[in-house]
Amino acid sequence: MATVRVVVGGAVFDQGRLLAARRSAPPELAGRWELPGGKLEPGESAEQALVRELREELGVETEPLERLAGEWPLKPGYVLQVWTARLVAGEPRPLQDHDELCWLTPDRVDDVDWLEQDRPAVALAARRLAAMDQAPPR
Ligand SMILES: Nc1nc2c([nH]c(=O)n2[C@H]2C[C@H](O)[C@@H](COP(=O)(O)OP(=O)(O)OP(=O)(O)O)O2)c(=O)[nH]1
Repeated sequence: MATVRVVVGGAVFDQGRLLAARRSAPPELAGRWELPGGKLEPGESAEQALVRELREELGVETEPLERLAGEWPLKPGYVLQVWTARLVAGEPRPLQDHDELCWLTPDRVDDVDWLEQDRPAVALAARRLAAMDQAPPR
């Protein structure tokens, strides 16, 4: 059986908002919004891959929190797994793969045109974020 490669997406939270990133490439995905992240490299854990990708793509330091239950098919041979993550340092900038970023409150997550394959994870992330906001850590 062919191996399936994992793409790790980050539901990055800060101040009660979720970060969305607009892809600049490839042409079939450009202009659509996604959860920033990328492919797991050999020998890396998903959390390590996520922290590396978010550093490379956005210039920020993040702390993975938890994996959202589920796995979503992407192009053939790839699946998306999503972790929530907390912004630890830096202000995200579209350094690689993206041309625009925006922060969305849970009630406004549908304001951007997400890639179809990201929508279930985005809905889960928004619910998670709304729940966190109602019970902030002491
Ligand atoms: N990062 C990310 N990729 C997604 C999402 N949804 C989705 O269909 N994809 C697709 C786009 C790409 O075909 C693939 C991930 O590739 P990528 O280009 O982000 O990964 P990478 O940074 O590791 O890229 P590279 O090493 O191939 O340059 O998954 C998503 O939410 N986040």
